Amino acid sequence: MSETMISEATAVRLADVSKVYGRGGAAVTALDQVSITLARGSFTAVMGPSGSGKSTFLHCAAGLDRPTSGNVWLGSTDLSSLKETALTALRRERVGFVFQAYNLLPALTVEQNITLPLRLSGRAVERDWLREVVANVGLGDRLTHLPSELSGGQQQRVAIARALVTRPDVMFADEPTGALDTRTGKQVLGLLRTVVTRFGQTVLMVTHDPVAASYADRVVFLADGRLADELYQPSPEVVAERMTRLGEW
Ligand SMILES: Nc1ncnc2c1ncn2[C@@H]1O[C@H](COP(=O)(O)OP(=O)(O)OP(=O)(O)O)[C@@H](O)[C@H]1O
Repeated sequence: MSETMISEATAVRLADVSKVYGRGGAAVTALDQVSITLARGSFTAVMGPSGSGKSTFLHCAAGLDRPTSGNVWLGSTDLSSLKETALTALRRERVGFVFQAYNLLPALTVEQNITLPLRLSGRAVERDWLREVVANVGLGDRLTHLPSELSGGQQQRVAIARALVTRPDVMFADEPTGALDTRTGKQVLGLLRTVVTRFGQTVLMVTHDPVAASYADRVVFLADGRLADELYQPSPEVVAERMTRLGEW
């Protein structure tokens, strides 16, 4: 497929992506010919039973792992064309990550954590944009604090601000509410929704939780490494019902 077929409106595209771990009799097909397009400014949740390939999907889409076959584009960049150093730079500059475990640096203040990706890639901190990001995540009065002085929900909001500050092509979130209580989790999900609606950010989130998935515009379901189903404008009830149909989760 040529780059000219990649539309400006496309943030991420996977074409016939397969990922096989191991060889011979021990080989596991974690992703099996997955093709999908994520539009710019969309919020997509990825669901599926344990072992269905969700993390592998996220890792391949984010350039953290290379597919065994098939292609991944971030915007018009074919990730398979990039050598390791270029891929590392792309992850730093064009992709944002939010993990279940926050992954903040404990010795750095909130502000230093948020601006770290900019400093790592030698980019200047745009003060107005930083102020806007910090205000939107509700951390304006915490900038000089250390992560250990924050609640889990606040730490996750720092992680979201850190992912947003570079204005990435895509923000990838892996179980972002997995370590949070229900109420705090809903605040974090509301923030991800805001990031999409207010800033036009593209978000892809892996989750086990139908309520979390209902904050997305679209839910895609994986089963045995294949795209098994999808839903637009999902409600928690319909998501839960589809998950039940896919088997135990
Ligand atoms: N590094 C690896 N080596 C071998 N097999 C792997 C590796 N990583 C994942 N797998 C296998 O690939 C399949 C998909 O795994 P993956 O972690 O993507 O699923 P998942 O849907 O994210 O699961 P969970 O919900 O339990 O986190 C599983 O069968 C898993 O055992």
